[in-house]
Amino acid sequence: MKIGILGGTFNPVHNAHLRIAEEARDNFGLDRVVFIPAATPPHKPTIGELSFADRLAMVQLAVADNPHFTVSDMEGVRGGRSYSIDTIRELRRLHPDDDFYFIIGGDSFRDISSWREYAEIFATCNVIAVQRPGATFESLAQSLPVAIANQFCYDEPAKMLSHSSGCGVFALHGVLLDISSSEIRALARQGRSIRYLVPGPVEQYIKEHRLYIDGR
Ligand SMILES: Nc1ncnc2c1ncn2[C@@H]1O[C@H](COP(=O)(O)OP(=O)(O)OP(=O)(O)O)[C@@H](O)[C@H]1O
Ligand SMILES: O=C(O)c1ccc[n+]([C@@H]2O[C@H](COP(=O)([O-])O)[C@@H](O)[C@H]2O)c1
Repeated sequence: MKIGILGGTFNPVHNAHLRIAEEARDNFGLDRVVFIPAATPPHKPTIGELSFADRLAMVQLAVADNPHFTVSDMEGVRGGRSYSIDTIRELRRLHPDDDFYFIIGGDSFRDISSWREYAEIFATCNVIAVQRPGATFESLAQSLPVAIANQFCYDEPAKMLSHSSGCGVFALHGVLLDISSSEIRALARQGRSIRYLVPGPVEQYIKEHRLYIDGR
């Protein structure tokens, strides 16, 4: 099976998250995409007051109507900082026969050299880098961390970078959606509409639990 992994803080999950997961599934023939909320995102250790349980619940609501999407609470169960390499290793150990595709937005892809054991991520997992407004990239090769660029060669027909381990790095040029969780939090805090930026059940959850407006 080909499994996509979409990690995120998901504070809250929004329609661009769902769309990039769907485009990755469609373009790369993935059997399913697993959304993995970070318990403690390494670069956002103080994400505020919103609990892992609330973020997880919203992701569960967001994917409920899509049989190709699932949610894992493994980073909450593991505890501590949510390093992606630990998650990838755990998934590979649990499902040794599956092929994993780590889906990552352009902003995170640009910063990946600051991630824990980032070189190991490219050596153990396929990576799908997704264009994002404000963080688009022209060339996949030039966006790679310089320190590991020599471990790849460009496969022109397949339009991908191939790692010496056999894993690949792919670019996904989908529809650019300028949606972010921070903008949604800002709107919700001001009592403004977030309709159509998040799925209906997520909008409902945010309203019912008074998320973001009561300092939560
Ligand atoms: N609009 C978007 N287009 C493409 N990728 C996105 C988009 N929004 C988020 N992503 C990607 O989804 C993953 C999880 O994102 P995250 O949960 O941090 O949401 P965010 O909108 O970036 O949050 P915040 O605004 O709080 O920083 C990251 O890899 C991020 O790059
Ligand atoms: O492993 C790391 O060092 C690392 C550093 C920053 C972010 N990540 C992961 O990248 C995903 C998106 O993170 P963020 O902070 O943009 O929401 C989420 O799954 C994080 O756990 C991972």
